[in-house]
Amino acid sequence: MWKYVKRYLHFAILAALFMVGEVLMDLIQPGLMSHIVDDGVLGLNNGGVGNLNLIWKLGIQMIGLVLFGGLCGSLNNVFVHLSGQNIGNDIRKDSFRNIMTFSFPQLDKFGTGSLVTRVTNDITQVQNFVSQFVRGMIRMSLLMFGSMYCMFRLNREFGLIVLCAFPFIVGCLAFCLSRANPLFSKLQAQLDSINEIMQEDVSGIRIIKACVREIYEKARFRKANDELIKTQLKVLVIFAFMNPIINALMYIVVAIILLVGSFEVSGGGATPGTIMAAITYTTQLLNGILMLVMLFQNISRGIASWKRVKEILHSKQELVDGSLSGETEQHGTIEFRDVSFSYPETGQVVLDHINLTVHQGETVGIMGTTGCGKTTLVNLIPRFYDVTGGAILVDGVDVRDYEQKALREKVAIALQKSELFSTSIKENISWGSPSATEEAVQSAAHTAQADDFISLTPNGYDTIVAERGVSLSGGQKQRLSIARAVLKPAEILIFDDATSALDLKTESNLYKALQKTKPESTKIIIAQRIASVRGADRIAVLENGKIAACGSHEELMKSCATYQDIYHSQIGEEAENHE
Ligand SMILES: Nc1ncnc2c1ncn2[C@@H]1O[C@H](COP(=O)(O)OP(=O)(O)OP(=O)(O)O)[C@@H](O)[C@H]1O
Repeated sequence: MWKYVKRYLHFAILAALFMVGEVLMDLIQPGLMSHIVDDGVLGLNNGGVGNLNLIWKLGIQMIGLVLFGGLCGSLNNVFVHLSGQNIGNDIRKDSFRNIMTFSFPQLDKFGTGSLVTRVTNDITQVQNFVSQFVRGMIRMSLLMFGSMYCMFRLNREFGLIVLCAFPFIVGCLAFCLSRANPLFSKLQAQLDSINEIMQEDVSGIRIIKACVREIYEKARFRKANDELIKTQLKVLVIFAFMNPIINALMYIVVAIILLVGSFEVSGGGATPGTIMAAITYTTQLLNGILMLVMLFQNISRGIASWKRVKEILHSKQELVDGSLSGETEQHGTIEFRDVSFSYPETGQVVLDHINLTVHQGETVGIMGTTGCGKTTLVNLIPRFYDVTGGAILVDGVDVRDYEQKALREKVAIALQKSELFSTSIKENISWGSPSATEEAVQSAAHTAQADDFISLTPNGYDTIVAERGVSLSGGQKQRLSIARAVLKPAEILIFDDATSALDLKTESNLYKALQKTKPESTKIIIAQRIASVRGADRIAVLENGKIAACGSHEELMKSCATYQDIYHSQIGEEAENHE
């Protein structure tokens, strides 16, 4: 935290100085008031004759002090916010930057909802914590200790009375905070859950409606929300009980001062003005304590949030960059050398000693039952995950020896679930190649069989795609994603079930166009449909984490029972007879 605070320490120091000014004005006021009452109104030092001139003089002084105190307070606020907001802003930017370097296992571990809560709500809590600390803590401490000092100067007995009340007040505070503190971490975790549900439900609203799951989802959200409110109420109840207790203590102290003061006035040891000033100081002091309670609430919550933000900031980049950033001798070869993989959370072996070499310019299809590890296999090429056994070599070099940027520049991926951004069609296509010319974008769209539908949209390539591409059909979205991958000048092109929403004719035209425009690229095509991979040079059939067979369509039809089964289930006896 200090790293961030020290960048804006000058604002914090200025804030503190103005705060000193504001508090000094607050502390001088009761003394002046006492002077006005004793000498101006009662004339205690003038045989009981009041002094109107003195009242005017001191009154004007008091107004001046109030105005000066107000100015100091306003400037203090400005600098408090300058420090708090800037610190929050820097933490948010650093958190986001760090999240961008996270490996997929790290992203899986945090979860999207939690990352969103941490970067938004948690950092706002930290920001409040800094502002409250700079403004509140300094103000309250100065006011409390200043009032105490002034009380002792005014009247030693009054000072001692207030001092005696202190241990009770501090004890009450400590008890309540020890109860409330664990609840703050719980509150933030519950906010994570709410964000998680919100995200899932808003992005999956169509499915929810289609499956008529609204009632279930409403109940799920209500439960998460109720739990949050329950915790929040517990915190509020703790503080709700604490406030009257501290208030009661405050009035007991005031009553004792009045009692002792009345004896002292009759014995000549104190004046009515002194008692008035003592009560004002006591009220200031105890009000300070009450505000401190509220402050502690925010500060405790800020500390709990800071711990969660720190987990993001201190998470080390798990994928260590290699040193290779330059050219390689080969262009587009991939070798899976005895590759094994299991996901860290489950430990289940998804890929088991895979050996496969894909040559430059070759098209390799990957087939297999759903969940057999096809996506996992290709995710290892650009190092979305690291192998847990063996090695993957791209152009003869272990992927771990590349700088990630250099490696990922070699690979273009189109996914089944197309990720589109709320910007123009043109920018969506050129997302991975921002410097691409208009012609190149159009040519990529042409290859992806997307130009026909793009020309029918209201503004052609400048048409804005709605959030997550909801304004487009599944097949249109897939074609834009494919155009994006095609446009990227990458040596390896991966289609992860990226044509599943296309009709067979469009798909076939796409592959023909692709072969024509990018004959030199190595292509890996994951598909469920035999028709999608039939034209590939080789097809690898994945089964139980292993490659069960690998060969051309014709070879597999002769030698691989699994492939034959898939073929028969898709093409059917009848189609086969037509051939
Ligand atoms: N992030 C993850 N964490 C843990 N397990 C995962 C993760 N992603 C996938 N898996 C598991 O790994 C296995 C392989 O998943 P993968 O997505 O690679 O299969 P797939 O063959 O591509 O499936 P599909 O054809 O349905 O897309 C599955 O059992 C899946 O549950």
